Amino acid sequence: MTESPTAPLPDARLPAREPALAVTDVTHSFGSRKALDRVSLTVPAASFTALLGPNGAGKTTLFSLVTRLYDNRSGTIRVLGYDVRRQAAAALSRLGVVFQARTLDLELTVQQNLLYHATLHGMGFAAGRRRAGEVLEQAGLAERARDKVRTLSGGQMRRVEIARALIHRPRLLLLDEPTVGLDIASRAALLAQVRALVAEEGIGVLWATHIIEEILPDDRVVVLHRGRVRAEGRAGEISAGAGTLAAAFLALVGEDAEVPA
Ligand SMILES: Nc1ncnc2c1ncn2[C@@H]1O[C@H](COP(=O)(O)OP(=O)(O)OP(=O)(O)O)[C@@H](O)[C@H]1O
Repeated sequence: MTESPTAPLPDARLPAREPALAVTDVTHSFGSRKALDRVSLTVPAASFTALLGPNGAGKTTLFSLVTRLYDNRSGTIRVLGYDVRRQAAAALSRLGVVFQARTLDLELTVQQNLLYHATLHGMGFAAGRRRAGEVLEQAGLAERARDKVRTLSGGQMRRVEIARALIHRPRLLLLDEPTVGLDIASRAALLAQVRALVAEEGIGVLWATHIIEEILPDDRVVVLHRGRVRAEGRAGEISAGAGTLAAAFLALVGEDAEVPA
């Protein structure tokens, strides 16, 4: 196979330790309000990294910068080594995102929603159908392919959104508070689906949340508060001094914390 000298390197030829996401020194303001203040963080490949922060911490703003909804005017953001500003197409083709607001078309079938997305990514119809079948199988929803999205539960819709975000085989998956409004069983199913992607496919995941119970001791955690990174490391390490992650989080963010009872 030949390759033009200017073509981006396939992922297999990038250095093995290239993180899925590397954010360095990023500041973003809305008028005089700094939503992010010199933020640096890393999501290693094959990691589940929780972005833990109370309301208003800056999580959605960070996602908007990584996905180029906003332009990052300071610092750098790299996806698999590709700069989202200077190499936007290469970077964006390697990331999948599930935003906080639901974005499925309720009147289309599950499969039609996925095929539409596959087309946006330049996949042909047959390849799109094949890939839609694969990601739905992975999500445990293959038998719902021909059902209208309207007939699914909230948890199933979220799982379809994750399947859709994976259609173009991204190596970084961003999820902005994906479990909001879901019951405990649906939340557990969603977490299991995403953790399997990390373990089996080596995808780097950035999971924004304010729900501490979703985080396991071995997960990486970035604590964001009022636009600043307050801690970054293994959950077990961050909680070590305080006893529990909830106590450590409270100590870091004070009265703004929303720790569930
Ligand atoms: N479009 C905007 N215009 C002005 N201020 C904004 C805008 N978007 C966010 N902000 C402010 O920036 C800060 C960070 O908001 P952001 O939505 O990123 O936080 P968050 O951690 O995602 O919170 P939540 O959990 O409530 O979604 C907040 O103070 C917010 O009020």
